[in-house]
Amino acid sequence: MLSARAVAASRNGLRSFFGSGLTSEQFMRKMQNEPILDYKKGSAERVALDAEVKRMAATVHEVPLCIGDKKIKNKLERKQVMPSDHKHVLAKYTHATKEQINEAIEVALIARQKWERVPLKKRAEILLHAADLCGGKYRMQLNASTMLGQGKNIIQAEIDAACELIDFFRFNAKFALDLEHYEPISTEISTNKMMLRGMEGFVAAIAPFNFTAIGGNLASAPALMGNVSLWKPSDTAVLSNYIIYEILEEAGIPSGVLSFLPSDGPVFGDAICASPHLAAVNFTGSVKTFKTIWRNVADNLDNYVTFPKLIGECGGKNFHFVHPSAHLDSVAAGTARSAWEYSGQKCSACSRMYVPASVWPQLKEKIAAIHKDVKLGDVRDGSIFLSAVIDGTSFNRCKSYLEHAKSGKDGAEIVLGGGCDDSKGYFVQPTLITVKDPKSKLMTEEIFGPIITVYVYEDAKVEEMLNSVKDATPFGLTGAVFSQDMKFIEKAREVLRDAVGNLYLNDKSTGSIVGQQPFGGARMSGTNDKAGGPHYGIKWLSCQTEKVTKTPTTGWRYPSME
Ligand SMILES: NC(=O)c1ccc[n+]([C@@H]2O[C@H](COP(=O)([O-])OP(=O)(O)OC[C@H]3O[C@@H](n4cnc5c(N)ncnc54)[C@H](O)[C@@H]3O)[C@@H](O)[C@H]2O)c1
Ligand SMILES: N[C@@H](CCC=O)C(=O)O
Repeated sequence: MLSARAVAASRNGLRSFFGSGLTSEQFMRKMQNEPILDYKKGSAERVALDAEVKRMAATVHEVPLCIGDKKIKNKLERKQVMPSDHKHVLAKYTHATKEQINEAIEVALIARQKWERVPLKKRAEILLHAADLCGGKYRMQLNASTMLGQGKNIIQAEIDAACELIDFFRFNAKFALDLEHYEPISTEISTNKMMLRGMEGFVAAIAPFNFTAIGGNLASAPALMGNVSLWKPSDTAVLSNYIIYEILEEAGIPSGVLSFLPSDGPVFGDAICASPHLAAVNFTGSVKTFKTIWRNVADNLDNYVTFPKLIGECGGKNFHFVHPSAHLDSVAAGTARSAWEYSGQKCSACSRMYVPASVWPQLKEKIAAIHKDVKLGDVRDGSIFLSAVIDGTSFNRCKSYLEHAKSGKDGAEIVLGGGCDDSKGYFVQPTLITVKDPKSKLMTEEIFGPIITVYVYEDAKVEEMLNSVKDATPFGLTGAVFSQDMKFIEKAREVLRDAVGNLYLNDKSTGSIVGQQPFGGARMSGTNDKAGGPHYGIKWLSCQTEKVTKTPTTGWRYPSME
């Protein structure tokens, strides 16, 4: 199954040195997630990561545009900075012009002719090889670039840039190969086949800043199924995404199958939507941007060769619902993690919480005790829990919500944190606010910062409260219910059936794992295609069914006519 090169790469990689993880061969036998390394002080992995962070921070990295065999580096006038030290330039890059995006489309369409005909097994081998490279010699580079560039602490970088990316590559390969097991029924008179054909045209893979692995998945999953992708990374994640692009190249993705195109969002969106060959958009980002893309496609609908598929995973206003019977220590720890880790910049981050009055004083104390110990700071400090938010726009957005809370509107009161400072990095304190109005914008709008708002309800109204949570926002991404009362859990399952794509029971609303909790939300949170699950690959196919008749059919009369 695995090429000799891939086996050699994993044997020579850091991973065997650390003694963690499986090779892809072992994975295909066992289907296990990539183990998360601990990075304890003094451990081999910590020493290696610290050295890589130092090395990466000492250079301004050059990120080119990649179109076919060309790596275009002529201007590089744009800068990716460190969120926790915004004067520190980490990488230089340029934006693709409309003409360059059109050139990438032409190159992709030529590459598609061969790539779509490469057997799935061979394409899967390339991803498995890439997984081994990510787990081995590139693990520290992926993590360091994600820490420095996107403001993740060590463990948040490891679970994203290393483990989730490796899992996406391996599980997607495995799930894709499983699809080949289906064979249509053949009979005495006909032999039937279904070919897992890629789509006619190209895929535009448009990535967010907050998960390195998502960028890699958006571009590579369609490619695995025989498609060609134009990969548009987020401006604030160009370096980590480019490292993945290079890994996929080294793993054997042929030239032209993937183009790497940092670009201005609307310029990229207009160029891909104007092409008659747009076969699909694989988007992850905000609702506003996805709606813009959808409208753009609709405006061009008469010009397409095929109906473009629109796959979008968007924002959320995720909740923790606390029942009076809840285990409060687990609510406190889960809420602090879900709301504040990675500065609340996971689409699944808990951003509103409903708590019964009887337990709020106790729960507040428990969360405050955690808050006291939580450290905010530069990503190069291994002891931090969270770092800066991604950029100035995000900082100002968080600041405006904090100001809203400080004004006391909606009965808002800041209970924990509430400060922010962008003099060195875009730092927003982990914050907890209470409101008297459950319809406050603090309870309904996605903030994407380390800010959680709590509404305290009367215990007697627990069911009424649960019913109101169901439709409290236009989103439908994640939500958690904490209750030791199993009858209430049963009720919550029923009430929240349409309200979330990922439901957590007695656990926090973040932390989905590929192959364990396939991820995605409906309503305004997206098209719910469940990345990390077995059905994701089907989205990228345009299957062809073939019927071969063994005996010539000459009759035309129905039996009923006799
Ligand atoms: N549901 C999920 O699985 C999931 C996962 C991660 C992030 N998200 C969501 O992503 C958002 C955060 O990411 P972000 O700030 O990078 O989102 P964003 O919408 O600002 O940007 C996403 C991407 O779209 C590009 N873009 C902007 N305008 C465009 C246009 N007109 N045409 C084409 N592309 C355009 C951006 O340059 C970027 O690459 C949050 O809302 C978060 O909830 C969702
Ligand atoms: N997989 C992630 C969500 C990705 C969105 O940002 C989680 O569940 O924490």
